[in-house]
Amino acid sequence: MIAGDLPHDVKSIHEHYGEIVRVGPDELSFTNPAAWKDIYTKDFLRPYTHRDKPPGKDAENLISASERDHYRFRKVLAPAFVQSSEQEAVVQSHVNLLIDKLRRAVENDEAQEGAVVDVLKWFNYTTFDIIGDLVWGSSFGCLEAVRYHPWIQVIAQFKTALIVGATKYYSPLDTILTMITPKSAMADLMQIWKTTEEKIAQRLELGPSHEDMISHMLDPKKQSSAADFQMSLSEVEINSMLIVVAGSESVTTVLTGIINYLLRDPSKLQVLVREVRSTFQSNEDITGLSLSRLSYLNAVINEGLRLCPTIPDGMRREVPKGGATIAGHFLPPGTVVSIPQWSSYQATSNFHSPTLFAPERWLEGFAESQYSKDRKDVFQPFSLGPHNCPGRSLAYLETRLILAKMVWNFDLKVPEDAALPEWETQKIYWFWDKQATYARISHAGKRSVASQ
Ligand code: HEM
Repeated sequence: MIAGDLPHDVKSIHEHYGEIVRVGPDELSFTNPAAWKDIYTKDFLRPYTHRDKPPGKDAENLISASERDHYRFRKVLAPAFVQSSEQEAVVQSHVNLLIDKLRRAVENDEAQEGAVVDVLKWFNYTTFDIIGDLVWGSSFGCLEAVRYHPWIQVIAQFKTALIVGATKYYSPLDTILTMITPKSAMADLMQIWKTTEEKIAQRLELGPSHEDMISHMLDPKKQSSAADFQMSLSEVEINSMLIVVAGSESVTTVLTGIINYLLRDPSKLQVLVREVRSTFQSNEDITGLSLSRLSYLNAVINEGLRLCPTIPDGMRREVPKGGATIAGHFLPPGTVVSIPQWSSYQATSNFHSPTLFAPERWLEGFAESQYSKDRKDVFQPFSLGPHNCPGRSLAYLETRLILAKMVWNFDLKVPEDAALPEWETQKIYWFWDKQATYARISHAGKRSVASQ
């Protein structure tokens, strides 16, 4: 994991040895679709070594919590993740700001050939601003300032530890890493906690009536059931931060990956452009509901989630007392099991031409095509069961709006003097180590022709 190769190595092992492989003394990895229900919808817990708390914070978070606390947190948070028109309005405002800023970049280009932009950076600005606004009621202001907020720069260094503590996989290494972490980095992190506490204190002054995710965590009346489902202030702090990190990185990953694949295959980009531009007369017509009906757009997003899974490695769980049967095999208690999404979605046993970017495989009309034997039940990008992703609807809303508005407003192509990163060979340190992804964007041309 430290070299960024572990999920790639596990993929190679699966390619050689099949759907069930041993990846550690007591650890098995599965790419068989049946394993999803057997592992993730049952009472399997995260192994103790994968329940992490970031340095300097003792309150439990969604990842570190016992099942009891986890259940309480999810109960409190559930209403915060219900889609609403207010939530869409917040998302729309930031996506429109992204489009405005990019339009200005195009207009400022003296050569009139369009602007060359790093989409990774712009998507990061947008997703952080959106999630900051939705969780804490105030955006990070990255789009406005056209630069990262210092909070995000420091968090980027610690995001891995925050989400899952992957280095715990090798316990001695974890200790060494803590020892060699520069003092300045720890000081930066402590500063981040301080800024977070201040942000929350400012937010508290607004009171629970201000509609954001924190309002649901603070005000029992907003919670889905009994008032005894509550969170302490320190739990609110750490969990809101975890949601900010989980909800930004993931959406940026899938969007950057999709643009990469579309730029590599302009014929697919053209199909998407035609669908979006022929459906909408203006940027303002583009809404979450209308986009949920666009078949090619949604096929592109599914294919992006398949080829660029935001958690490519296995989400490890432990077989409970008494043992359990997984994909038809009985395993003793204590065995660590997982489905690595990167290996599963690249397996020829699951998908026809798995490395190919083929949105068509998700279209209904293609049921009789070469993709008809794809085992689509292995595709669970948001996981299943009690620890599944609570941000799924929001993730689809953001991804659809950003992608659709990008292709409605701009023509995109690979700049003459820049090469696209090869998505599939990028390092994976729990998350993809995404490289800058440059696109030349210019004002959308020939909307009427595109819509014919
Ligand atoms: C394309 C976007 C996204 C994908 C593919 C994705 C995927 C996932 C997956 C697979 C998990 C399960 C992790 C595990 O079991 O270890 C997860 C958990 C989680 N996700 Fe997402 N996610 C996305 C977007 C979001 C967004 C937008 C938010 C918040 C607004 C979010 C918040 C969370 C949280 C808080 C958890 C931890 C849940 C728990 O442990 O109970 N995610 N996500």
